[in-house]
Parts: sequence; C-alpha cells; structure tokens
Amino acid sequence: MSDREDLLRHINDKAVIRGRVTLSSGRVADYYVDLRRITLDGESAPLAGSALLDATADLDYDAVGGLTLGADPVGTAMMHAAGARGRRLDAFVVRKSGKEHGLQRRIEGPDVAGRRVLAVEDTSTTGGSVLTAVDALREEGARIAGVAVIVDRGARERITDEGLPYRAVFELSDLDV
Ligand SMILES: O=P(O)(O)OC[C@H]1O[C@H](OP(=O)(O)OP(=O)(O)O)[C@H](O)[C@@H]1O
Ligand SMILES: O=C(O)c1cc(=O)[nH]c(=O)[nH]1
Repeated sequence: MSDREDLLRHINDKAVIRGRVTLSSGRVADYYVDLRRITLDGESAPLAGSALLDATADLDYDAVGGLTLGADPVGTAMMHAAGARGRRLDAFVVRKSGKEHGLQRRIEGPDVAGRRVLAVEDTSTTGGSVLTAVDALREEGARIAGVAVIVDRGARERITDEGLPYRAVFELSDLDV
C-alpha cells in the first residue's frame, strides 16, 4: 500500500466525524474532517508530510506553513518529511492577529521575506483561512509558490481564481463521507 493510500485509510478511520457541526465560515454541515487527529498522530502525521511533499513536487518553495492552528502541524510534518528525504525545508506559523508583546511578529519562524513559500492547510472549505495567511505572507515580502491542503473541501475555485497553484492530496469524493 502506498503512503497516500495508507493516509486515506487513516483519515477515514480517525478523522471523519459525522454529526451536525458549524464550520469556520459559519456554514452548518453534517460531517467534519478533523485532520488534527491525523497531523498530531505519531503514526499518521509522517504519512501526511510525505504525501504533501509528493503532491507539491512540481512547485518550487523552501518554507512552508499557514494560519495557526490547523496549518501548524501540517507545516512541521512536511519539514520533518523533507528532512527524512535529505531536503532542507523550513516551517513558519502565521498568527491570526499580530502579537502585542515580545518581538510582535505576525509570522513566527525563520524570516520569509524574499523567499518562495508554500501556504498550507489541513483542510480548506471556503479558502478564507489560507488566503488570510497568503495576505500576511505577501505583506511580509514572501512570494507564494502555491497552496496545498490534505483534503480539499471546496476551496479550489476561489484559490485558483486568485492565480495560485492549488494542490490537494485528497478531494472530498475520495473520502467516506
Ligand atoms: O477554508 P475555511 O472556510 O477558512 O475553513 C477551513 C479552516 O477551518 C479550520 O480551522 P478553524 O477556523 O476551525 O480554526 P483552527 O485552525 O484555529 O482550529 C481548518 O483548520 C481551516 O483552517
Ligand atoms: O470548514 C471548516 O471549518 C472545517 C471543515 C472540516 O471538515 N474540518 C475542519 O477542520 N474545518
């Protein structure tokens, strides 16, 4: 079984939660894909990191991250999967709002200014969260190589309409939902 097939089994077994739920956008749905149960799972997270590296192999970037919180373990899974392949890949975290104390950085981690970065999400429904990260990254002087998610929940059109390459390891139709 390939890593991608293995990951799909993990997602269907551990992350697909049925029941009424309010989504980030305020929409109501009758299932949730809780990918934190994958990206924070010691067996599943390396599969997710590896599958995202494969799905973005045609894109040129050297740092990866997105809007906290869902994106954080996605970026670090990719960083470690890249390291296991002998490739240096940095990670970063985009805060939802700027921090008032300390160094008052909106984007934590190695500087992204002037670098080609990949904006990631665990899942993207409206694309609003990942595009918030894209805006913050551009403000910081980063160049966006593309957007990548583990599961696309409907954001493809909005993100590609922005002119951004979009890669998803899985579409909703791949899942048992
Ligand atoms: O494409 P969108 O409509 O923006 O929805 C997707 C977002 O929703 C979830 O995060 P959530 O907003 O629940 O916040 P969290 O990551 O802080 O848990 C998920 O991790 C994405 O970030
Ligand atoms: O749209 C969302 O907020 C959302 C949907 C989903 O399936 N999983 C998730 O973490 N967020």
